[in-house]
Amino acid sequence: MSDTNQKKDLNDVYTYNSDWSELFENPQFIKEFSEDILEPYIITKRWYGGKASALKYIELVEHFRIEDENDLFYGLVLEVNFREAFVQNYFIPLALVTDHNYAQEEIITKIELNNKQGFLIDATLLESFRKQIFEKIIEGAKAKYGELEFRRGRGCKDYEYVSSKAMGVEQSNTSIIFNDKYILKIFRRIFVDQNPDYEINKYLTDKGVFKNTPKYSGSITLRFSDKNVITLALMQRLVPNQGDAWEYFLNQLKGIYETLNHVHPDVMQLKPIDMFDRIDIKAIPEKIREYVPISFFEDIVQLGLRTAQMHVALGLERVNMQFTPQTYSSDYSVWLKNRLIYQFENRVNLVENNLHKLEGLRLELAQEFLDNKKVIRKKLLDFDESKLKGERIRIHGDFHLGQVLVDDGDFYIIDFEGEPESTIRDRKVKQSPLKDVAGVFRSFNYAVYSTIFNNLENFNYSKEELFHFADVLYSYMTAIFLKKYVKYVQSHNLSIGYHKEIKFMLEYCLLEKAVYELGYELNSRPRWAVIPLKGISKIINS
Ligand SMILES: Nc1ncnc2c1ncn2[C@@H]1O[C@H](COP(=O)(O)OP(=O)(O)O)[C@@H](O)[C@H]1O
Ligand SMILES: O=P(O)(O)O[C@H]1O[C@H](CO)[C@@H](O[C@H]2O[C@H](CO)[C@@H](O)[C@H](O)[C@H]2O)[C@H](O)[C@H]1O
Repeated sequence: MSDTNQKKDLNDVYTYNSDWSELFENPQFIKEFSEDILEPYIITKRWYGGKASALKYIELVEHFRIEDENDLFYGLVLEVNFREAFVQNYFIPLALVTDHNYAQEEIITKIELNNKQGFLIDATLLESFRKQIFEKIIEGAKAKYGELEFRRGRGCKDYEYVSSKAMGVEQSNTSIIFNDKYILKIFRRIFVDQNPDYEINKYLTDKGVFKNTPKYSGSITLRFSDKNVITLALMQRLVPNQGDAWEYFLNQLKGIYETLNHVHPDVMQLKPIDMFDRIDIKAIPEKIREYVPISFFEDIVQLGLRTAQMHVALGLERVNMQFTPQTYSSDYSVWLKNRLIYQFENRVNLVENNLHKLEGLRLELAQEFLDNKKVIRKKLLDFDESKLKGERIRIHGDFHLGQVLVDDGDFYIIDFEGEPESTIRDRKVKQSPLKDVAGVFRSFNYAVYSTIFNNLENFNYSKEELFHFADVLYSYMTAIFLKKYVKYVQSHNLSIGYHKEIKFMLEYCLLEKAVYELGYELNSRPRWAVIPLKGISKIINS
């Protein structure tokens, strides 16, 4: 090969004596692509999850052709190696275009192949790519193209490509809408295994008992061998929606705080109810109903019902071992404690490293967190499986209000990928369904507190008064949710234990979740770290 490229910047052209069809046979290209071209490109991408770590090098571990009679694209599996001695895998579908209009800001690099100039871009930007993959998905129950498998799912009712467009929302992956009816999520961070989002979406569709989740409509899988697969994409029905439950509840909460501001009662007179008590909507005291519309609580009851129905469906299986419920065991306890202690030490380290950047309430709470290291560690280690009678099942795993779509006053649950920080194996371990309940409770807590932090200067109350009101409201939200949730699961044969066990589990999972969130926030939006810090403080002082 006579290619002699020096290291270039983004405006330069990489030249090769190869055609597009044999470009990946060219060692010079592979070397420059991995060493020089990919890094500046991927680190700017929203889906790149390694921003908080130091990238060492990128290796192109797999490339495969995605082609039909008209077009050839490549699928690339990258391995990103970090200085901290871990790796992450990413998927990029790659296209070559000659027309500059296709490239615009999304260009990976300029390239010259056998004297013809062009641009390498992400193939999802091209309609020809989107059409090709959709047509392969809808082709039949299972269509094989080399190591690629395209599957048509039960929710797919179409036999023809009509249209496609980018989803165009902030997300960790890349989603495409087809025929205004289906949404195909192309996974960016990939794992050598089936993606839990695919497994759970397909399971729930096959069972057919939980209707408030989109129907599985297809998938794309890369097969290395009989045992090794990577889920590259998941297609499901598009749920008509007016946005997610996070925005929905924030809007309502803003209204509630504004009413409070207007009427100006003495909020310190309002009393929270005991954490994990359950109350019926009819039992909400008049004093609370003066500021909080009943419809707000009705929405929470409905969310409690949908969450319970999701768990009952996930716990129904008696044959497929991926889903059959399990009891608690000493192996599970060892796994849980190891994972949580490791995560906790990581948070301690993160807080210590960031202490000098904090001030005011943030610093106070961070200091309190460090001072209470021993207490928190003890609480995390205080997990005794022999006292637990409930079942462990496959759960959502990263359940928060942003994972719930709102349509016409009802809720639809999406995105079963699990916690982004966990390994793929950990995400598939069966856990207490109450971990999801704790996830949504933490989200309620985020919502009541972020409404205060986002509007502090507009409220005629002191911070202490607002925090007190937030705690009161939060206690009612959780109690109303819990009443519906527990009643439903218990009457549908999902065992979550009795009162003492439920209380222990919720408290344990709330602590676990808040510790997880502390790391998420310090890594991605440090200003928000105050919310999980406050949550942890409440739990250890309760
Ligand atoms: N089935 C669906 N129907 C309608 N909108 C959806 C559906 N799935 C995802 N979305 C939209 O796409 C956004 C991102 O989806 P999500 O599965 O959370 O992706 P990611 O894992 O990449 O963050 C959601 O917040 C929602 O707005
Ligand atoms: O992007 P994902 O949906 O996989 O989840 C991650 O990001 C979430 C934030 O977008 C984060 O959620 C945290 O913030 C929410 C408010 O923005 C709040 O409702 C959640 O309770 C809180 O955990 C989530 O933890 C993280 O995994």
